[in-house]
Amino acid sequence: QEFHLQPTPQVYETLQDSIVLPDAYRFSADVEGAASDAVRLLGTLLPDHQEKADFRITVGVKGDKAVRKYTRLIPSKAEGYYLKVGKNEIVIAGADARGAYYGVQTLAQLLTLPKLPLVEVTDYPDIPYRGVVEGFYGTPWSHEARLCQLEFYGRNKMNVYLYGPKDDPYHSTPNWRKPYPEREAAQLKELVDKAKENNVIFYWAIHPGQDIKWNDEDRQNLLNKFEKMYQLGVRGFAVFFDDISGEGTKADKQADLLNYLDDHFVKVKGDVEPLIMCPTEYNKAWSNVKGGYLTTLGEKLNKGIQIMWTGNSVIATIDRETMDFINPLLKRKAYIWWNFPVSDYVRDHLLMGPVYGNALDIKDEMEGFVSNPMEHAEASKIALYSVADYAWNLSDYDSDLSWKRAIKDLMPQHAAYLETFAAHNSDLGANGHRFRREESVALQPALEALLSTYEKQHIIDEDAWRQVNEECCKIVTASDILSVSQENQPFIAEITPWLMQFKLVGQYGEAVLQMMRWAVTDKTGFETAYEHAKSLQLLMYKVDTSYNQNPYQPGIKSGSKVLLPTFYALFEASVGLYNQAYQAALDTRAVYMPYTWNSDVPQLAALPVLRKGKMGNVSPSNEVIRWQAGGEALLMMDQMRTLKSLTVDLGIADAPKFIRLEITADGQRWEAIPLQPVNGKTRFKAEVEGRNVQKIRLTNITGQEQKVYFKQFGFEEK
Ligand SMILES: CCCCNC1=N[C@@H]2[C@@H](O)[C@H](O)[C@@H](CO)O[C@@H]2S1
Repeated sequence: QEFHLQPTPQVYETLQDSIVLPDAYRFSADVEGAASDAVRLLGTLLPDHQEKADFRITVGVKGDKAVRKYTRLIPSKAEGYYLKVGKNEIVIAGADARGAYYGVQTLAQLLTLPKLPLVEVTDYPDIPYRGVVEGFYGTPWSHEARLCQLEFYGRNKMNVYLYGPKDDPYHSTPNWRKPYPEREAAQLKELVDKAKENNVIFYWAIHPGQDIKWNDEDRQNLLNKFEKMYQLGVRGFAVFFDDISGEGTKADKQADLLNYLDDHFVKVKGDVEPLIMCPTEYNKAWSNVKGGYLTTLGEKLNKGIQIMWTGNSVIATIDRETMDFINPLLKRKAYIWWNFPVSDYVRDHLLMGPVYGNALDIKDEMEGFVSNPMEHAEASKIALYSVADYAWNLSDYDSDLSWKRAIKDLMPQHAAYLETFAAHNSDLGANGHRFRREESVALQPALEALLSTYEKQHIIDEDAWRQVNEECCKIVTASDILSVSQENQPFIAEITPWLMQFKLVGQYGEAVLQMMRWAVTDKTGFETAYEHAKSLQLLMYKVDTSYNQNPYQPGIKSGSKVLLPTFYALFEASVGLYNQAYQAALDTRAVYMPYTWNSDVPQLAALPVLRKGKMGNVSPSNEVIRWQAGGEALLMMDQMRTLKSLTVDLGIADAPKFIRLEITADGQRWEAIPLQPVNGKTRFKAEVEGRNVQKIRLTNITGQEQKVYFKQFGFEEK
């Protein structure tokens, strides 16, 4: 794969010639000036300079004497730069300090080549603010992981890291009013310093909305906390009002508070970035334009305040229609919080696939584009690399080429194996947001040909069979090599359970392919392959029920969209053929799912139901659910089943007043079962010990819409 600068530069001209960098060069720059970051970075790349030397290296910022004669070549865009590598000189001229720094980052990439090519690069970012918001639910990133991320952002010309982990108690209710303890404060200071070193703006976000009081005391509490963070070196601030209900959701109150902070903190300090806010209505699906929330923000919020938006829904790709909806309402360009590759609503999946689906013609419509990543910091880098590529230069963005480069960047030595892994671990599985991604794309035609030929004509498409078998061998090989790779140990530690599962999927595929081969030609060979496949199914189940047992989407899924379902179908088809050929009665079931869920409450309808042993759980949601009057949610069994326990948690203490729970054994006669408080808060249990049920129903009986949280709906069979 030929050399490619990252992110893709706006204009890149290379003369078909190169030089070997001399070890002596003359240096001219205003080392104390605006280009000091650039000079420092350059110092880490090149040997010390000499006074007397022919080769000259010049670094500066527009206006510096050193680069005066290049002024007209410097793009007049924030963070832009002009880079030239000539026979006897290197010039880096930035439109501003960060531009000069980025010019050196580009030179750093050129210096990794065997010989330094003669180039002229005229470059600048399309989107002013680009980077990452650590805004997910789940285990916040470790301190080490964050330090490593900041280095990565510097190299990929991302200029924003927004600190807002939902589960950090000092970021959110109730401790947002308290200063960080000594240790945490020291770590944040270290992060701020590391961010500066990499020319990343470190934004600290506060999430006060769940319990903020609209009074002077809390206003002062917020100012005090910002002041504390300012003393730690923070120069970027955000206020999040997302995922809350109650008093804190009022637009005019939010706007007054933000304007106050803008006037009495940001403008007073003078060296703080524009304030960012997360609205409560942060996507179109949840906004009620007539209600005036967004228009109130758009009208009342000081013009300099940036407003975030996730798009037409919580998890959505961004296009022109999306921006044409929101920008007029906010009376400014929205600042996109893109919810990918975040996986806190599909925690049993890794999202390792390409970044695709965002429009390439909307560079002038967005103020910012930041990605909300997975709790797996290193694994997120594949997507983040491409987010950096997209946000820097939309029109030249190529999702597949960028994805391949991202993989090479993460593991240069084992890129081929990582690509095999990433190709089959990219979809999310069924989820409440209905957001899906392509998976196993390259192998799909062979899988489809193999399955349809076999199911319809009971014959093997030999070419497809060979391709699939080759890929299964690659999967097994890649899994083993990656699992012991020393190339990026933190990354391997994150994905190890998925590597274990992935290997089993590959082995299962091999066994099923053998079953197809012998179903009607070799009875004992088939029976051995069948036993092996059944044992692999059990091993996959054990991995899925032993690792990552979080209370939301427990388990380890791999190849779950196309690969494994195809193998399951081929397993069942080949057992069917064997049973027919030998009048046998082997169990054809590969995997079965005894429970199904559906609902006429839109935000509940697509929630998947997950089985773990004898437990059934409907995947919880992070959102505020608007449950319409009379709205129902139904859990259906594939047959009559005897229950042991049933738990419901809707995040409200008086659930029994709003929601009726009923069971039926025959689908006709329903019986209401009282909800009894379990923990004196919002969790309830229904006394169903020993009851035979076919269906369980939850209904909103209040005659009006209720706002609840769908935190838990689970049962256990006897
Ligand atoms: C407009 C910016 C506000 C977005 N706020 C969000 N809060 C939640 C995040 O914490 C979750 O990680 C995300 C994905 O589940 O969903 C929503 S997106």
